Amino acid sequence: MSEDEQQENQYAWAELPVVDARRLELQDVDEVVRLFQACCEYGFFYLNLSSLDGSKVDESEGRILELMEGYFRQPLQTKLRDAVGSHTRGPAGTSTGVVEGSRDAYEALKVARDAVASQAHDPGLADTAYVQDVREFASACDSLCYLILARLSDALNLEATERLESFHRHTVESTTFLGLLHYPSSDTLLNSGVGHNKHTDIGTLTLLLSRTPGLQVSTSDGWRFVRPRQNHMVINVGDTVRFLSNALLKSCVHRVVPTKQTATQSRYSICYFLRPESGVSVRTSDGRTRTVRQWHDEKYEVFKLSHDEQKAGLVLTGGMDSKREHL
Ligand SMILES: O=C(O)CCC(=O)C(=O)O
Ligand SMILES: [Fe+2]
Repeated sequence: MSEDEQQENQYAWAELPVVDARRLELQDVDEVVRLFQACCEYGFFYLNLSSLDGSKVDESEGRILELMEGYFRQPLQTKLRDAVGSHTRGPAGTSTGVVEGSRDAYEALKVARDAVASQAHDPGLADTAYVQDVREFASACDSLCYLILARLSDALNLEATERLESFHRHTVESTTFLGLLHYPSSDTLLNSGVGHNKHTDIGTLTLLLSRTPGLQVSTSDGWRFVRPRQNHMVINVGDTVRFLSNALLKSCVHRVVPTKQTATQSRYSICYFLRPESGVSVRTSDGRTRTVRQWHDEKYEVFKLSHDEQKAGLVLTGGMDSKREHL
């Protein structure tokens, strides 16, 4: 067996639906149904970008990866200067890892959409030649999110102020951000951090690009790896849009695990997290009314707790118990 085949055999891949971005733009009815079903049944799908005219996402991916390699290579002390609170950016080990008792093993550089819009000083990016690439990339991801929101609103027959877009106005404060994540190779780890513990995402939609396997989704057959595909982003539905849709849309439990490949190589993932306006009220799965910001803050606190403390509640998995947390 060749080395490539051996690599390939270590992964049990998830079968996820594929939705075509260009057809969504064209309001193709079958594609809208495919999107809606993907969000109701899986909460996880591929978005095929290959027929999209002038998508900046693929073009900029290489530049963003270059930026990440350079940024994360810096000494920890330098990166910590940019760590202005765990909600904004930070070092590895702030949340739980995938192995019981472990902390996570990834560090993050986060670029808030609101900061980009107000041209705010951004410590992590100020000195780099990549500011424009990051802005263009984030803006392309943002447009894709609004395309998906619009088609989901169509599928849900939502009108005017009920439409999902109207909970996501650009002029109103939100915690939407571009997250640049680095999982250092296990052989370089100085602490005992392991991957990224299981969770559902806090917000509306997460768009993800990574060339390296490691992300897994929870399925009825157990954990399955999400296969990186060229010209495709991986999209998942977050908690607050599930709450806004009365649980019609599904947020799916996922995690990141170390692999043979990441034993010796860093893993980079580029994630765009679309969140609703912070002041929007949602009814959580356990019947409480919370603003989007309160749910966000509560969940970030839970990410930091120990595994035992996390198990005492259902916030980590968006209110879903272990029977309902898989595809
Ligand atoms: O790094 C990844 O592939 C996934 C990251 C993730 O799930 C998250 O940050 O919410
Ligand atoms: Fe996630």
